[in-house]
Amino acid sequence: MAKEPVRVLVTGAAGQIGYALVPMIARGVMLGPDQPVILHMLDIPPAAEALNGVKMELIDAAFPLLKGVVATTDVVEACTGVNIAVMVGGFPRKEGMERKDVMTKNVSIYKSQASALEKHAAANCKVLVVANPANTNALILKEFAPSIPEKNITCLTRLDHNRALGQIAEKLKVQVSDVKNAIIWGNHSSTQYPDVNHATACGKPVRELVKNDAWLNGEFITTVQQRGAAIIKARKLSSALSAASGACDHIRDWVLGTPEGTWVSMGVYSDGSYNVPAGLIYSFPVTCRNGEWTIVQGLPIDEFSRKKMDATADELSEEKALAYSCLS
Ligand SMILES: NC(=O)C1=CN([C@@H]2O[C@H](COP(=O)(O)OP(=O)(O)OC[C@H]3O[C@@H](n4cnc5c(N)ncnc54)[C@H](O)[C@@H]3O)[C@@H](O)[C@H]2O)C=CC1
Ligand SMILES: O=C([O-])CC(=O)C(=O)O
Repeated sequence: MAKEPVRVLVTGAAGQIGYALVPMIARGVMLGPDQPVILHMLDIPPAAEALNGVKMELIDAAFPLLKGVVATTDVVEACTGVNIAVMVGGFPRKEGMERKDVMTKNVSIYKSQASALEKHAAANCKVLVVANPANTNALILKEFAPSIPEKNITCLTRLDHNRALGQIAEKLKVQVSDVKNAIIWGNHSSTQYPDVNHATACGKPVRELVKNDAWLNGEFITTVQQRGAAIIKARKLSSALSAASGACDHIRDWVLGTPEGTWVSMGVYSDGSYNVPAGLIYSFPVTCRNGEWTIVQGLPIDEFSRKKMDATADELSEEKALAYSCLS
């Protein structure tokens, strides 16, 4: 028997990432090839015409799984009944800007959209925040949607995770699908800590295969940390294709589960695991089963990692304080 359609909200749907993401969702990349979807697309009034153009293209693409499209500039209409919300809308970082520069603009957007989701989304709606500053936007959304369980509010660090896998695959000249269990700790920013101490390639420890700790502790980390800025420099636009793909990976694994023996990185509400301050949205290694994520516990953390995990936590605490100051 055919499944009931799942309603998926994409905010900022007329933007770069939105344009790459909505066809992936309509093709089943996010929720599977047998899961019908109804797309809810939100953007702001100046983008209404472009948003309608995206709707026209979705109709023209004749996706068999796409059972309906709501394209609107009304946040209540956009949020009503949605089971999954991918929050891409916001003010993007431009070349030369730090994420903090875009904080003030985004805090007020996430506060108001939190209220709309809380009142109008389906019970148990899962939320993924993509727009930067992603961790702190997710935290604001959590604060202003207190009836949405905190486990349901996450942010995207899967793109960074995939970037780390990609760099290791390139270095070792292996297939990216043979590289597993990298970790992105912390903020989706240049302080994030891409950690391969527990990662494997073709079943063997990455550190043993790479045999170059200087590269792994230096250039590898900075390349992953700076990849978003490098793409913006090259394209003059953000990494829409890979961000859309990462967003699909994030939701797919959350809903359908992570493969046995594999973990992924997700920005989730910290419970104090690994001595990360509780009350931040921080990227951890997680496994997913039955639509729930669980932080992987008990990984040994060396001194080098500890310092980097603390530095990115400190930045998130500062962002949290800055976000709250923008609210008052
Ligand atoms: N977490 C991650 O891995 C990544 C995050 N990003 C972030 O994703 C966001 C989107 O990036 P792009 O698509 O390249 O930007 P974009 O500027 O092309 O699209 C953003 C869209 O959001 C819309 N928008 C603005 N305010 C809105 C509101 N209040 N409600 C609904 N829509 C609104 C804009 O009209 C625009 O269509 C940016 O914040 C960017 O920094 C980008 C790449 C990776
Ligand atoms: O740096 C940016 O603003 C875009 C981004 O988040 C990324 O590509 O990781």
